[in-house]
Amino acid sequence: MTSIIFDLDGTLIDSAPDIHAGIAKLLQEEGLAPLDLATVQSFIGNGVPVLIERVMQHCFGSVDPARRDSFIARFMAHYNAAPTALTRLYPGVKGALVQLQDEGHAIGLCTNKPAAISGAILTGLDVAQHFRAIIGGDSVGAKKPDPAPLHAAVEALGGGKAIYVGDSEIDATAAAAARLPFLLYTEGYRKRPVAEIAHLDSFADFRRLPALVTAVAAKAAEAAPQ
Ligand SMILES: O=C(O)COP(=O)(O)O
Ligand SMILES: [Mg+2]
Repeated sequence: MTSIIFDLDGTLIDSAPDIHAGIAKLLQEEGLAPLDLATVQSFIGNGVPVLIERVMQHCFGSVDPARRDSFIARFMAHYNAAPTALTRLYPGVKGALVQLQDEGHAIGLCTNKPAAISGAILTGLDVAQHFRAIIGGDSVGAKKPDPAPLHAAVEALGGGKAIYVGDSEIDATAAAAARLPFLLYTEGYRKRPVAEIAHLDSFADFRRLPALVTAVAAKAAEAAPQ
């Protein structure tokens, strides 16, 4: 048994369209035109406060600390009202989760998104039943690339061997800091070429993931026989 810990945005789900829509509603309240989807997608990955700071920097050329918290709260209200209106699981995710669970692996989530809305999204997309632990950006007082959220996820899943699966530079850095093998999903929101992101292996199709997990687990068992 290995614990398989997943990132959320850009890994299990393509959430950028709903995040884009929430930002558009916020900007509309400010009398501003929406940003394009690619711009908003490039702002995702470090959690909601950083997302909003990037939007403010982009739109106003600076981050006004007096308005930041209100922007965060208003965006979250818009986003939380319809977090799965446009959001979809990437192809093959559901099948991979079912297979990994059937093979006896414990499955967890480690995202920089707030934990409560992350759980609601997993429920809305009918995959929450596969997850034994959810660690969000507000769960442990630190966000990825700090390794603390990954340590918390490993612990919540029983503290044994674990693998992290994510889509971004932030995930790769967090996994390295937590000393976890990292599998990179290449079709998410990474900013750099795959070759420039540290990873043990990569995949573009979730149907390949269970076999990759088996290979990584076998190698780990060889390296450290028990
Ligand atoms: O930036 C966010 O809020 C979440 O992003 P993540 O699920 O990729 O960690
Ligand atoms: Mg991600």
